[in-house]
Amino acid sequence: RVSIMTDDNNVILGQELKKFRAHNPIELQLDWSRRWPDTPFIRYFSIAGKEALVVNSLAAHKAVLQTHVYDFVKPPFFTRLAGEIVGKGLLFAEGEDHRRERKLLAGPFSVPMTDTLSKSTMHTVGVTVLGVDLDALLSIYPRSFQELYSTVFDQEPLGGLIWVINAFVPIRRFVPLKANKRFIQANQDLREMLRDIVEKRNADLRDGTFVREMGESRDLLTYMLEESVLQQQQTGREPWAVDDIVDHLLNFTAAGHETTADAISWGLYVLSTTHEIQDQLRTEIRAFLMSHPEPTYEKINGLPYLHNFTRELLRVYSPAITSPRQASKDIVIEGVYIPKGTQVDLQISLMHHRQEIWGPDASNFNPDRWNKLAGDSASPYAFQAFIQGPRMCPGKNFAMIEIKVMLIELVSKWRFLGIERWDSAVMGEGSGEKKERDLLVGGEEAVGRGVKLANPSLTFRPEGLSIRGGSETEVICYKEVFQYVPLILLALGRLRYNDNQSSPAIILSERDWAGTF
Ligand code: HEM
Repeated sequence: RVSIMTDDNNVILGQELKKFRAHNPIELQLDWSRRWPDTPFIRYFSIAGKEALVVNSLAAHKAVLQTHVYDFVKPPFFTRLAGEIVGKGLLFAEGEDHRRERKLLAGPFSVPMTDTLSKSTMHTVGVTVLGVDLDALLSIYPRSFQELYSTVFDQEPLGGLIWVINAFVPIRRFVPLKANKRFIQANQDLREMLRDIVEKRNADLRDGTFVREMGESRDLLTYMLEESVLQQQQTGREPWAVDDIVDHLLNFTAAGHETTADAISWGLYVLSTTHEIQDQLRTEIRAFLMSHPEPTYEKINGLPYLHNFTRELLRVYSPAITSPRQASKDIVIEGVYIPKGTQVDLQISLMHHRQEIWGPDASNFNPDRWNKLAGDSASPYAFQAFIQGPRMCPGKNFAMIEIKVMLIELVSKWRFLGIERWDSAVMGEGSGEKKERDLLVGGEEAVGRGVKLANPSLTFRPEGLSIRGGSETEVICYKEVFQYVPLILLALGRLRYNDNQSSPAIILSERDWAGTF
């Protein structure tokens, strides 16, 4: 079993330059995978001639994610790249530390949540991870949690460049540019804010003055602090240090907010471009809400088309892009010898777009395919949105229900007319006036057709996609959009309110008043 070396390398940057220049962050690896579908790993050159592997078969995925999971660790460059933004925390814990912390931290997310209707992803994460209403923090801190968070996560191009270089050569402290200073300041302020919240909660718990405003269930922070005390009493282990807690909180905030937000953005994109699917989903949701005006977790999970739609969303538009590993010892997998220190890339959606697994329409959006899984498509390793094995996403069920709840809320009340795109090539010379518009509806020939994909990016997301009401109902829509879509518009900062119409926009119809919901 041999792996295959990719050709056409840059002497210094190997294939890395091509990755950044690609139309989207998964394009290049998908090309390789389609070109060499039969090899368990694809071998390529990375920076400075270093060799790296891309995991390329179901069996190799199983070996890296399950059988030999702790023989692969997160590579230092990735810890610097992602850890700088999302905190070190559980995502970067290894071996025994990972096993122990995972057992402790997954607790709050194994409980189904029942009351998230109409909460934003960030708001939801604020409540479940920190146990606070993020909006209420505005009266205490000069800049909101959301603002600081998006300065760190959603950097301008120069900031993004510094961020990527810093992952390979630590230059962060020495770059006197504004973009860098803004990043450092926002990162410090964010951590300071979290540190304050941790210390205050600790004091409140100690003094017995903590009020569970958000109901009886424990948020992650309260859970961590209480478990920490219990662990100390039972095993004598030192409680978590405040900075470690801050890292875990950042991990859960970033992992839990960004990914889910991306999935919902793509959900609206699909609904806007594929009206038959939108109609079918609405029919199921409307009938459901008639008979279950206050739906529970179990009832929502029992909706077959919504379940298929959500899984298909995460298959075709998988928000997590890459999860690199590094072999911690010499090892042989699927007949391929992997020397210690080799970088091994798990490209999350690689298996999702393989025709050998999903059929010739692998990249088309078709929720019904989930009714007839057979052969390789029925393998757990064919669907990797949350990966598999001991490092599988602990927020999987939480994310699934959050996406479904938001889709129920949106689809029951709105019709998505299409993606409106104004072609800059035919814009009036100098006048800034639009001359011709292109409405993307009726099926998708390509993943993300008509929108720009962020690259480089930690997640798979549409860039500059905004949302607005259809022209004949603008007034109503604007009001209603702010009533119902803050969950997307304001929290994500991704689907912006479209005021200048220079970027593609999802158009909403007037609120559909038919039906009783
Ligand atoms: C659609 C939504 C989501 C997707 C696609 C997703 C995907 C993933 C993936 C692929 C990983 C593995 C990363 C790696 O090992 O390199 C992961 C890990 C993780 N996810 Fe999620 N996630 C989602 C939502 C959430 C939510 C809602 C939370 C919690 C609030 C969460 C918390 C975490 C944490 C803490 C880890 C690290 C687990 C570990 O290393 O043991 N995620 N997620």
